[in-house]
Amino acid sequence: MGILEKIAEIEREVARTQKNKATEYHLGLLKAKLAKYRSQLLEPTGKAGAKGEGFDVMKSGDARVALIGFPSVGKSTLLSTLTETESECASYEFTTLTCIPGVIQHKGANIQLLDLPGIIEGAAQGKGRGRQVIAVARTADLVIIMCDASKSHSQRELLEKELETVGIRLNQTKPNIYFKPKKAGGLSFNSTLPLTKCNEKMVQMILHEYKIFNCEVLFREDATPDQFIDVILDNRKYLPCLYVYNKIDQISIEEVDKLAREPHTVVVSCNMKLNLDYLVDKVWEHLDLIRIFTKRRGARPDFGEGEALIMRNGSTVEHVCHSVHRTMVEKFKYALVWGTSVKFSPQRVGLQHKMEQDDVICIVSNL
Ligand SMILES: Nc1nc2c(ncn2[C@@H]2O[C@H](COP(=O)(O)OP(=O)(O)OP(=O)(O)O)[C@@H](O)[C@H]2O)c(=O)[nH]1
Ligand SMILES: [K+]
Ligand SMILES: [Mg+2]
Repeated sequence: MGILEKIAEIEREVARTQKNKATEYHLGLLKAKLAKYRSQLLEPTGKAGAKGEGFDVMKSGDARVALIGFPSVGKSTLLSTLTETESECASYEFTTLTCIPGVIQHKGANIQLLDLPGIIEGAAQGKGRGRQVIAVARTADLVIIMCDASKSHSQRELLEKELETVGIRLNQTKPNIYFKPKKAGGLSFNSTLPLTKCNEKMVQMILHEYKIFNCEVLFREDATPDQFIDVILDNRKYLPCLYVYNKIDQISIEEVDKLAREPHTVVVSCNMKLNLDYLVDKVWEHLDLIRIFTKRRGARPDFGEGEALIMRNGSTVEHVCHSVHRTMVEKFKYALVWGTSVKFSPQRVGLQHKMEQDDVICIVSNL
């Protein structure tokens, strides 16, 4: 039996198994098996094209955003509208057959936007160009799931499921579980809080399915068996995701309003250029980037386009030093910071100080 058939069989069994206390462990075991087969599906098979089968597009700029959606939802129209790149748009499905990169310029950052072929149900199993598209999605810093607002709401769930199947976790953080395989000693299981979704017996069963008999496990959050499996497999990709509903010119204002209230969601019309500025703001927000201005002592800060430093939120003065010059940290004396990250502007800070959006920094160094 092929892996796909095994997966289908287990999925059928999960579907017909009633969910209750008595079947809890059986379901947990089935899920562990499912995850095992699915991850085998992702491993390169050695056949031609299995390795690096994504589209070869160089990463460039400060961040990368991948456009995922069914055919003809308007992905190429969005790329052609937001960037200077033209990607062919047409009313027929599968107009786009490769990966087309464009650049969104925003707050001095260059954000690479990737237009991709439409994917269909079963993409994760290799239907259409699904695998290649998903391989690109894994390399992105943000996924945009684009839907046609005038079509069925199930698009969103279907796409989520495709990405979920290949180990991509959207808008989730890595489960806070410590897991360390050992040479001997059996299972040492602990938790820092009461667990309501998983317990030692379940953990042990899942581990046996992966032939792990000696290890240390510490739950630091009330995680589910699925989350524990994610930790064992250790090949999950946690990515932020924005849901973009296009073609709102085709639906009623009530429907637009309803969609717009969903979490992580933006409603737009590419053709009528509605709400696109808001979309770019949301992209920036979900990428969790910050812009920092530098200034020399006694000079005005440089607020010019392209003069800002683009960094990840949470970056410290030390990170700023590194991105200015590699020897900066060694010569660092202190920094003066203006902006929301400090109580007084300017304030003298050290290397560990965390920078915030639009702060200005002047680094004072030993000569
Ligand atoms: N009504 C309406 N139509 C739109 C809008 N945006 C795009 N379209 C139309 O939708 C069709 C498909 O657009 P594309 O940009 O080619 O869609 P795609 O998602 O790139 O399609 P594939 O590359 O085939 O997957 C075209 O006929 C567009 O003119 C919009 O905001 N409103
Ligand atoms: K199209
Ligand atoms: Mg297209």
